Amino acid sequence: MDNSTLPTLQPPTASIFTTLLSNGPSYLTAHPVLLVLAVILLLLATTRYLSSRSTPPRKSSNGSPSPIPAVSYTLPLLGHLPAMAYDAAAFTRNLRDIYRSSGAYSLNFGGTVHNIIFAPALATSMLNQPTANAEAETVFKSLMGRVFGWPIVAESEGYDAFLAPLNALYVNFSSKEPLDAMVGRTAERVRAMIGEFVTGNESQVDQTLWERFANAEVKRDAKGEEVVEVDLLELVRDWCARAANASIIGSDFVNNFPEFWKDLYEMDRGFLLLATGLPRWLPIPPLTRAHLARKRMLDSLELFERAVDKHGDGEDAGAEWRELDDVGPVVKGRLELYRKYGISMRARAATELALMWAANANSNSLVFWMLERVYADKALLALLRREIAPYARPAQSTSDFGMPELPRIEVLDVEGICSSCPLLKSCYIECLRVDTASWSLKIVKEDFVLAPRDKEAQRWMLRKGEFAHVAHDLHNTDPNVFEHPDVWKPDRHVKYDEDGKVVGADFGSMRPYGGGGHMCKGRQFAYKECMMFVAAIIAMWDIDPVGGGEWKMPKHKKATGVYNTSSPTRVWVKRRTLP
Ligand code: HEM
Repeated sequence: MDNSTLPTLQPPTASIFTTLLSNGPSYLTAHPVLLVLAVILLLLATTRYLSSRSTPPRKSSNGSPSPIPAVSYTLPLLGHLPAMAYDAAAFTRNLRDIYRSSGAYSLNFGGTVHNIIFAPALATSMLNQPTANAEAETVFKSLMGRVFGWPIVAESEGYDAFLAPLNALYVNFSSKEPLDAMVGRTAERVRAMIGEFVTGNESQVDQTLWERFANAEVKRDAKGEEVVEVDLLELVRDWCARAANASIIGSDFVNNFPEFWKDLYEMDRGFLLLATGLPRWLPIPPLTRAHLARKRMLDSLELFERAVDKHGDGEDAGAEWRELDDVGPVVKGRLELYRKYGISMRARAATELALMWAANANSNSLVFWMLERVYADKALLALLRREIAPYARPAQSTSDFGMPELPRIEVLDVEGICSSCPLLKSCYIECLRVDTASWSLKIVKEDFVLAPRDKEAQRWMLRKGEFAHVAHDLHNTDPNVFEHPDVWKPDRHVKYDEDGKVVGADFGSMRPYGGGGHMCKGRQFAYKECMMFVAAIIAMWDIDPVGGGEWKMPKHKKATGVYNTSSPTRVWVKRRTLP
């Protein structure tokens, strides 16, 4: 090779680093900006070095417990908070793939250690820890005060004392008789309300409340047929709330406070801000709105509590409280406890608010996602309509004397829908897998060893003062467990016997309702209401994108459990033409 073609090597020119090295402190003091930069870089590098030094080996060789592997971070004080704030889902899922063999990893939020657990065996062990090792009560108590407005300081002891008997009342959400009664009453309301899912009334005065909240407008489609354009999320959430909540808090409350659920969703949007305990006067609009919404709801609930109290004494609670006997057994049973433990009216109202939030925040949004997924796929819609036909049957319309008849549902058999519609059940489970991101949180009270049942498996040491999160969504979106986890697959959870016959649909290893002592108390009711609501709506109504064309799936927005969305959700609804 001709050496003349090779580039000649030049001695390096003096760079900023060589200058820094040779002149060090005097150069930096003469350039304060560079000094600040150098200090910041040094701080970041030190933080990174120290936090990665605390990362133990992935698995100890002798199987003895070691701390859950810590993820290194660069920003002192903040730790992983910026990464979580930027895109928690992508950040935590990426780490799941890196730490898969450990089944857990630990993050640093503002100096506190948060263990994120996703392997099912570890999750089960964590959720079933005795409260002496790890508990959620402290977190729940703080949420009761900060989010739901319980007067924690003034009534701390009352709260602690009545918690156990209060929780015991939840048996009424799962025992057969009271659960059947709740489901039966809800089904009755669905029958009464499904014909007015949309009315087609142009004037707001004649529209239903859920239509008004959903900004219903009458339009014409390409064929010139009348359709009702609505915001589907608002319509569905409000309709579901009114159908289901009377069986929990009674029909008087539902009728007397029509704006309550609008406020509930306003508070839900500010839930995480309220949970931080930030004061009301801070100029953060979602926080201010959440505070105001909560105040209105607590005021309404306090009126309800006073009426129930009077009614409990056999007194007349007023003309608007004539149906208090139909309040559900959980709320009804609380009166005796409130009196026994001297709980104030404000605290009673906060307790009811927490229940109303739990009963609405997740299930109504889940119905919305189920409808979005089902109406997006017309072939699936047809299959589901065939599956539910014996159990959710619209009445054939007869137009006597040329008068248009209100749409009616002739058969609504909730037991049939829940036990004989595996494809619909699989859609429900698939939405809980894809459209839900709940975490169960506990605080570690004593050092303990987190050990899965398998004696050979690695055991982990958790230390007093650390936090433990069972991140159900990390398991639900794990490509090693669910093929193409980002794809919503309607029949994914349908189960077959050896002859290929469908035998049902089940959760498998998913735990969307949490587990252990704090597992969702309303899960049986949630399942039945979601199944009946979706069956009734698809049996009776057609839903299409505004202007026809492609269905656009709304984007997920982080909430506490089932995802919310900020995407537009306007659609055209019209009465289904029966075959
Ligand atoms: C799709 C609907 C629902 C989902 C996904 C859901 C999910 C959950 C989750 C993840 C928890 C926390 C579990 C834990 O910390 O491990 C929870 C707690 C709870 N849920 Fe639900 N839930 C739903 C519907 C309902 C309904 C309809 C009710 C009431 C009728 C309800 C009442 C409760 C209550 C009272 C708790 C607190 C349990 C406790 O701390 O002991 N939930 N729910």
